[in-house]
Amino acid sequence: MVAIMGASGSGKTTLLNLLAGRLPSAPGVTSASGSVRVNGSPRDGTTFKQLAAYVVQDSSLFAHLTVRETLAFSARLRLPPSLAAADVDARVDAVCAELGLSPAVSATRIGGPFERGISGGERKRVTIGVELVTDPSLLFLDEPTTGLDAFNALAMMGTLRRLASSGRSVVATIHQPRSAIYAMVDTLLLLAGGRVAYYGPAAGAVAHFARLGFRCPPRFNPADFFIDLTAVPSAPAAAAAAAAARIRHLARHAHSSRAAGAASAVGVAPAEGGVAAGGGGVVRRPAGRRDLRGAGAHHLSSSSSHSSSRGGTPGMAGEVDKAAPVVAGDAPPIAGRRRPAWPREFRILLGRAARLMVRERRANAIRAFQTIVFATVLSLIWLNQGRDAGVAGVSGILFVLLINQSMLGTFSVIFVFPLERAIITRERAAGTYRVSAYYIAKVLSEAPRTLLYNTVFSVILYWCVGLRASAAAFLFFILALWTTTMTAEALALSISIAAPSPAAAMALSPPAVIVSLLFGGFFIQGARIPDWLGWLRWVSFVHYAYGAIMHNQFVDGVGAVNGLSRWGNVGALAGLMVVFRAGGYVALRTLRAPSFDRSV
Ligand SMILES: Nc1ncnc2c1ncn2[C@@H]1O[C@H](COP(=O)(O)OP(=O)(O)OP(=O)(O)O)[C@@H](O)[C@H]1O
Repeated sequence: MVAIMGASGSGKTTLLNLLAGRLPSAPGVTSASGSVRVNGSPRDGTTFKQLAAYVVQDSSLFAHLTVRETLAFSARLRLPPSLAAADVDARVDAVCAELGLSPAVSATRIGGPFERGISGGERKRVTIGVELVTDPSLLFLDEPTTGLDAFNALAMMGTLRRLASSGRSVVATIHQPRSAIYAMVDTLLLLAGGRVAYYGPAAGAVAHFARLGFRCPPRFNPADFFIDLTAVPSAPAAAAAAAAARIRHLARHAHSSRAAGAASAVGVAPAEGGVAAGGGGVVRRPAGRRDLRGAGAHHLSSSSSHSSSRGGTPGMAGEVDKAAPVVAGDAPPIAGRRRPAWPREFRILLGRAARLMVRERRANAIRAFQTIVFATVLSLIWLNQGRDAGVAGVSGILFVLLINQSMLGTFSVIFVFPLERAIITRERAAGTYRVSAYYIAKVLSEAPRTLLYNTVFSVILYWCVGLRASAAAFLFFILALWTTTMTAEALALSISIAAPSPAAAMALSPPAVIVSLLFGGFFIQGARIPDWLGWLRWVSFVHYAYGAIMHNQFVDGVGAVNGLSRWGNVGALAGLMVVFRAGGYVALRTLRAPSFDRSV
């Protein structure tokens, strides 16, 4: 168990990301150089992905799935498809047991800001569990204890300690560990201003710094002492300069502990002061450990540097380490771990999306309420007007219906998708599935629900208002409203994906819909639109929707919106929906693709 510690801004997360292959690429802003070796060989992306897991700090999970379901979906998506369902279940049970998630907790929904669920500590465990289902032998964690109270932080570290003792290598950045936590750590990697200030057995660090002239006061938490030692105050200037000089001094003498780092990694009892001889860096897993993949060995070593032109902390030299093994563990490249085929991935994701949709009781109830109340109120306002109001009156009614459906479709996406976006970002970074399988599953799973709402809406409204009395016209009306709502959803989803933030998506979506409404054919008649804006009519989905339901109502072509038939209009509307969907997919593939610095 390796703890990466250091004051805020010392480069802990950067080093962890670099080792894990998850350093966000920012060309021109940051650059990394050097090499990361696994078992002495250059890191191979594919093998490394199967070997190592990365647990992100923020635990975004689906609120409506239970703990067990969350782990099971992750397992089914990531484990070889050849594995029997019972084995997948066994794997999930094993992960729950390893993480101390009791059966009662496993059966509880995760919960979120609006639903009660599991505790913060349990959430963190589930986030680890999601990665642990593949049985990685190398686990990277970014601040696993942050946000937990002292008791839960200790319990979390106890869990990580157990994972390490069972033969996994655990590398975690840790903020402010209490002394009981510090005592659990095997190897300390202390960073100061982007440099290594100490790398060796945690137990030898106090003696090492004492030899350099920095004594940890008796009965003082060594972890606190190290942070104080390596922190650079921003003011006053004299203190900052003194700290920078101290860090240079520590970094110059840090190498003496490196051999000991290797020694601790191979399980040699660390020598006092961290000057033990050692090299190599291979730890055998204790015999008998359940392993899906058989036997083998690896270790990871790093020699890399990272520099930042964003300023960073004073004194950062970019020198991190030279060829000292950082972690050791026993993990074979996973023989035969193939990802599920596309159809299987799609089925699993469709199942997940459908389950989530049914579980969103509150959102479903609100939408059902909205649908029924709107349909009833509008029916009362326009009772029988379909028969009496004439073309002008009825066209107004039809257009208001389209405004209603477009707005509902838009808002049902822009308030909900941001929560999901964080989850899929995490899942994609871990290579959990193909984006196309996710996207198509999501889109298809939503269609029946939208159809249901539109049917209920139409059943109430169509006959009360007295629109054209024909079963075929009624069914076409439902089809047109359904396609309209789905197209609005498609537009809003593409915007939500392409927008840099949820706030931006919320700002951009209503104008996009309003422009579609303005050019929908009711407010501005075709002839009055200036030529240079005329094309907007053809990308306005409302234009086709309006054309479709007007044609459906007035068979004789009265009030025709464009030259297309009702089926032509619905077809064009569906075409536009496909274009919006494709746009969302492309944005997801390009703008939202996780991109990591692969230069080391
Ligand atoms: N070796 C390095 N050389 C130059 N710049 C670095 C180096 N390591 C990190 N940095 C830069 O220093 C800044 C802080 O790094 P990072 O976020 O990794 O620190 P941290 O210790 O994780 O901080 P915190 O504890 O506050 O999360 C970043 O801008 C990063 O790009």
